[in-house]
Amino acid sequence: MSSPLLQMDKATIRFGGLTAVSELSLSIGPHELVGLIGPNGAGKTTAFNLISGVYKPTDGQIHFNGKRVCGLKTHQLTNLGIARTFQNIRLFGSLSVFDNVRAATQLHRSHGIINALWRGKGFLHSESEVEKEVLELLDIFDLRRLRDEDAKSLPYGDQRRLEIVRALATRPKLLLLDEPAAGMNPTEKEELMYLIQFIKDKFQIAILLVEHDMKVVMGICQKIAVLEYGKKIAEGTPEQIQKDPKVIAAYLGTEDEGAES
Ligand SMILES: Nc1ncnc2c1ncn2[C@@H]1O[C@H](COP(=O)(O)OP(=O)(O)OP(=O)(O)O)[C@@H](O)[C@H]1O
Repeated sequence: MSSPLLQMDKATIRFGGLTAVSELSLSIGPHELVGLIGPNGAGKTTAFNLISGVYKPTDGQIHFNGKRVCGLKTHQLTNLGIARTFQNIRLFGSLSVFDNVRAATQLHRSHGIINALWRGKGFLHSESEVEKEVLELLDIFDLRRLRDEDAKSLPYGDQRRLEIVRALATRPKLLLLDEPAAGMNPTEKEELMYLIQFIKDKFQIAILLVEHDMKVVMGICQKIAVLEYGKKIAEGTPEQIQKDPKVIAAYLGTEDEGAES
């Protein structure tokens, strides 16, 4: 079995008296699609914030690709290969679709400031490579036709897809998707399920998915971890999770939209 890409060992974070994530251990393989679920306030987004460097764990360890990454800044983690989308879409609304993706593509390229100022051969070559790369990505996600539109003018589903494309443009090894199905209609959700699996296979990456929609999570994840009050209460295949009494109790005990399908 290959070694994990992401390894969280008893990662914990406290905010004052509140332990938002408590001793969370989770491993994700290089091409695994893992779901992270739990009722509202269970600590899912906080776990994402730990993995993506927004917060540093109070206790515990996080390793990525064999390297200890606790305390690294978000941009350092992006360079190492961790990319994410947000629960509330965070595109550059006034920039075009093309420029949103281009900005992210630049993160994994560096042509040097002197070369850029002089617009030297290497820079121009690199610029045309960037354009090619951006257009290829837009093509894959059927967004090229919208390349000059402002991101904020796009229909909601396209904005969500653009956010995923922008994250992919940083060439991640691990993609964190925070509630990508939120606000989508059933047809868009079906398309999203296909898209997430397609991305995993096409780009050969690992994906960690936080999602309230059980049909989406159960339909595509290979493994699911369940949080309640910051603690992992279960981990297993979708079949195991659906039958787990602790998970059933966690969801029945709330009025969470976990019952949504
Ligand atoms: N920066 C912070 N300061 C204080 N408390 C925080 C902070 N971030 C998160 N929390 C608290 O940590 C707990 C977990 O929040 P989190 O947003 O991670 O839950 P969640 O599972 O993502 O919820 P939801 O499904 O509603 O998005 C909540 O009680 C929240 O209020």
